[in-house]
Amino acid sequence: MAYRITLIPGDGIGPEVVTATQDVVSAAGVAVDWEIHHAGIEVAKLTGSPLPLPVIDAVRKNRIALKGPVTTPIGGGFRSVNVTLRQTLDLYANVRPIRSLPGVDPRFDVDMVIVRENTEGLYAGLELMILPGVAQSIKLTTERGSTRIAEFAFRYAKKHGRSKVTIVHKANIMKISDGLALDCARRVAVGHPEIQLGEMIVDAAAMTMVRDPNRLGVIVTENLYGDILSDLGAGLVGGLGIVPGANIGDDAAVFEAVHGSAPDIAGKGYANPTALVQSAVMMLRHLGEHDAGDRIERALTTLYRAGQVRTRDLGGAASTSDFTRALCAEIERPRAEA
Ligand SMILES: NC(=O)c1ccc[n+]([C@@H]2O[C@H](COP(=O)([O-])OP(=O)(O)OC[C@H]3O[C@@H](n4cnc5c(N)ncnc54)[C@H](O)[C@@H]3O)[C@@H](O)[C@H]2O)c1
Ligand SMILES: CC(C)[C@H](C(=O)O)[C@@H](O)C(=O)O
Repeated sequence: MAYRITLIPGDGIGPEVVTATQDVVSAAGVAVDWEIHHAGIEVAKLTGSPLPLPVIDAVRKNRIALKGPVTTPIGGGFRSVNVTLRQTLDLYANVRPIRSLPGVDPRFDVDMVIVRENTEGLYAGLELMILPGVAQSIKLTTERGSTRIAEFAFRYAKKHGRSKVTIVHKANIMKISDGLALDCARRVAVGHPEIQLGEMIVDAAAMTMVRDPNRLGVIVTENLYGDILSDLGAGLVGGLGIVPGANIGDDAAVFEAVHGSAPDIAGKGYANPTALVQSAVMMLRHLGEHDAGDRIERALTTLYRAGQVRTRDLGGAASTSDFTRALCAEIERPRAEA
C-alpha cells in the first residue's frame, strides 16, 4: 500500500529539488501517494495567507510531510511559513545530521548531529518597538521546552549509537534563560548515565565545529544557535546543497533540507538535490523503510565517491536532472544486476 505523504514544493529551487527527490523515492521502490499543498508568497497573493489552514490540516492528517524551502520576507511582510508550521504543529525537535560525503571537501571529515529546539527562544515572535528607536525581542525559554528537547537529544543519541551529547548554551551572559535550559539539560543527563555529557558555550562550540567537530557528538541547543550552527556545519561538508533535516513532534514530522529557496540559482536547473534527498532518507527511516533509506544512502555514497557527476555548487557541471538520473540509476543498479 502506498504511503500518503503531504508534499509542500515551496518556492525558488524548492520545486526543482522536490521533483528530483520524488524520483529518487520512487527509484527506491517506495510507493507514495503525494498530497500536494502549496505555501508561500504566491499562495498569499491568491488566498491572503502564505500558509492556508488546509496545508496545516493536511500535515496533521497524514502526520508526515516532505517540504521544499519557502522564502521569508526580510524586515517585514508575513511571518515565516517555516516557523509558523513548526510552532503550530509543535514540531519541537529539529534534527540536522552534518556528515561528510566522500570526495567532497577533504579538509574535514565530519559526522555529528545538531538537535535544535524548534519552537521557542528568539523565534517566539515576541517583538516590539518599546519607544521610537528602541526595539525589544523577547527570548522565551521554558522548563517544559528545554527538558523535552534535551530528553529527545539523549534518546536520539542512544537510538543512533552515539556516545556523547554536548549542551550548547550562552548561560554566562543569558544567565536566566540559557541558565534554565542548561539546568534542564543537566537534569535530563542524569537519567542517561551511559551517554557522555559535554557542555560548551556557543562561541566556543562554533570554533570547535571547525577545528574538531566530531568531538561534539550530538549537540543539543536552543533555536537560534541551532540555526546558525547548522549552516556552519553545512559549510564544513560542502555547503547547503548537502545537509538534510527533520522537524519532529509527537504527532507529526516535516522533513526538509537546511537550505533556503536560493533565489540566486532558482529556475536555472542546477540546484543540488542532495540535501532534500537525504531528508527523504530520514523520512523513509522514520516510516520504517530502512532498506529503501539504506539503498539511497549507498547510491549517494557511490556516486559521490566516483566523483564524475557533481552539481555546480560542488565544482561540477551536472544539472539537477543529470544528477538525479545518475542517482536513480545507481539506486536501481543492484536490483537490475541481481
Ligand atoms: N526551510 C526553509 O524553508 C528555509 C531555510 C532557509 C532559508 N529560507 C529562506 O530562503 C530564502 C533565501 O535564503 P538565503 O539566500 O539566505 O539562503 P539559501 O540557503 O537559500 O542560499 C544560500 C546560498 O546557498 C546556495 N544554495 C542553497 N541551497 C542550494 C542547493 N540545494 N544547491 C546549490 N546551492 C544551494 C544558494 O545558491 C546561495 O548561494 C530566504 O527567504 C530565507 O528566509 C527558507
Ligand atoms: C527560514 C528560516 C525561518 C529558517 C530558520 O531560521 O529556522 C531557516 O534558516 C532554517 O534553518 O530552517
